[in-house]
Order: sequence, then structure tokens, then C-alpha cells
Amino acid sequence: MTAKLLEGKIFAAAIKAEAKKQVESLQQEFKVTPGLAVIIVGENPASKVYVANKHRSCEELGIYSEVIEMPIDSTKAMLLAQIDELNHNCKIHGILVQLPLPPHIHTDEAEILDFIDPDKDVDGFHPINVGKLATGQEHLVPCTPMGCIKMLELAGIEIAGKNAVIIGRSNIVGKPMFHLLLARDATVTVCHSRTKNLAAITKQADILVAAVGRPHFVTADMVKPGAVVIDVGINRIAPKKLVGDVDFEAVKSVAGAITPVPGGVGLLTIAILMHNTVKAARLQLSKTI
Ligand SMILES: Nc1nc(=O)c2c([nH]1)NC[C@@H]1CN(c3ccc(C(=O)N[C@@H](CCC(=O)O)C(=O)O)cc3)C=[N+]21
Ligand SMILES: [Mg+2]
Repeated sequence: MTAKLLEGKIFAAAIKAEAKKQVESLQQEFKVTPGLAVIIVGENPASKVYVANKHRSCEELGIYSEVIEMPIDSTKAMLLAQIDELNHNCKIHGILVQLPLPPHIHTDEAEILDFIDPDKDVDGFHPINVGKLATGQEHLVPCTPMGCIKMLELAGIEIAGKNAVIIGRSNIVGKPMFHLLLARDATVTVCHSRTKNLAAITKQADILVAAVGRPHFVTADMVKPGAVVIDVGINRIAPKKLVGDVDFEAVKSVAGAITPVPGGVGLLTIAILMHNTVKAARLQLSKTI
């Protein structure tokens, strides 16, 4: 058996086309152009690639985009001042602080992210938005897990009643993914580095989400035949070689459907960021009218 390939570009195109329509209707109805600001601190090469991809997507869709490059030695106070300006800048509807932050301000990450106006929090990382997601009031939702959900929906893959297993419990992927799947009536298990008998649990999964950050972590013997395997990993094993968390070549002959890396959910992450930016703009308009 060979798994159906879930190609990110097809789903991303559908999500972006819908966002583009909404950009046009906001311009026609309200003369407002949605705006996204991305703050990048320092020179992390991977971050630069992602930020450039985000900027290009904004241009494609007619979203106003600002990339704010701050020096590697920026202080917490400098970041908070920049966020404060963007919180009050009416051209900007979405604010994203590219992670990871440099080591000297790493411990300030939560304080920095929590300073973003929750209505402009297109990453969905603010505790208000996390709380809303956890209580069934989905508002601005983290882009990568939301991309996975949208992909399942667009591919016509049923979630309700399915056994979903997530490997990884990060605030960015694992935990929000848990809430999104639970809200759609899956039976959800979250596994992590201290989980015992991992393969026995993952083998129960109808939907398996890998978000561990370790190349080839999910092997064929961990996958139930016919399962949907979503690979959220982005591991750069050489300057130009990107691999996921799943041993793709082996798992594709067991799974029913699988996402590739690159070309999988990474593309959806950006598409949802565009969707969230438009949603944030709409939200802010509805509060001012
Ligand atoms: N505040 C914040 N929000 C984020 O959403 C965020 C972040 N920080 N830090 C880094 C991660 C990573 N991330 C990706 C975005 C696009 C691709 C993407 O476009 N991937 C393509 C191309 C990748 C390539 O070739 O390098 C693909 O998978 O095919 C991947 C990963 C967003 N992140
Ligand atoms: Mg995780």
C-alpha cells in the first residue's frame, strides 16, 4: 500500500484564495487593508527564510506587510517598546514576534509575547487566546495546528470519533492541537519524552501528529496501517536538506495518507497566518464601528 500524499501547496492555495477574497471585500466595504508586522531579532538563517516567505505571501494577497529587523543584542525593553508602537499602529492588525528569540532574552519570551494586544495576536500565543481555545471559544488560533485541522477538513478526512495521537506537548503545536482535535470530537492522547510504550500508543492512532523535532523519529512499526500521518517536524539536517519527524519513505507504505516535509504543513502555517491577519483586521473593525 502507498499512502495518499497530502500536499501542502494545494490546501495552502485554497486557504490563501479565500483570504485574498476577504482582503478585497475589506477594501471595498471599509477601505481598510489588513496589515501584518513581523519582528525578527538577530540573524537566524532559518527565521530569515520563514519571514521572507511570510512577506511574499502578504504581497500575493494584497496584505500590507512590515518586517521589523532588530539587532541581535536588542533588550527586552526595546522589544516591548516596539510591540507597544505596533499595538497602537492602526495600519497593523497582526503582530508576530519570530521565535526563537536570542538566548539573552529567551527567559523573557512569555512576557514579550503577552505584551501583544490579544486582538492582534495572529500567532494565537497570548494566554487570553490560549484560554479561549481551551474553553471552546476559538478565536485567533496557532497557525501550525490550525493548518493541520484545515488540511484534514479540506481533504475530507473525518475527525469525530477518531483516535488521535499527538507526539509532542509544546505550547506552539502539541497543546493547541490537543484542544482543536478534542473540540472536533476526536479521542485525543498527547505523548511526550516521558511516555512509556510509545509505539503501543501511536499504533492506536487513526490520526497521528508528529511534533517532536527529531528527524525520522516516527518509524513504520509505530504506525497503524491506513492511519493519517501529519508531520509537523522541520529538522534541517544540512544547509539545504529539510526533513520532518517521520521516516517518510518507510511510513508511506503503511499509512493511508501522509504529509511530506518540505511541502506539507509548513505551507499551511503561512496560509493560516494570512487567514488570521484578515480575521484580526475584521475583528478590530467590528470593535471600532
Ligand atoms: N512566532 C512564530 N510563529 C511561527 O509561526 C513560527 C515561528 N515563530 N518560528 C519558526 C516557526 C516555523 N515556521 C514555519 C513557517 C513556514 C514554513 C514553510 O514555509 N515551510 C516550507 C518551506 C521550508 C523551507 O524550505 O525552508 C515547507 O515546509 O515546504 C516552515 C515553518 C513558523 N514558525
Ligand atoms: Mg509539540
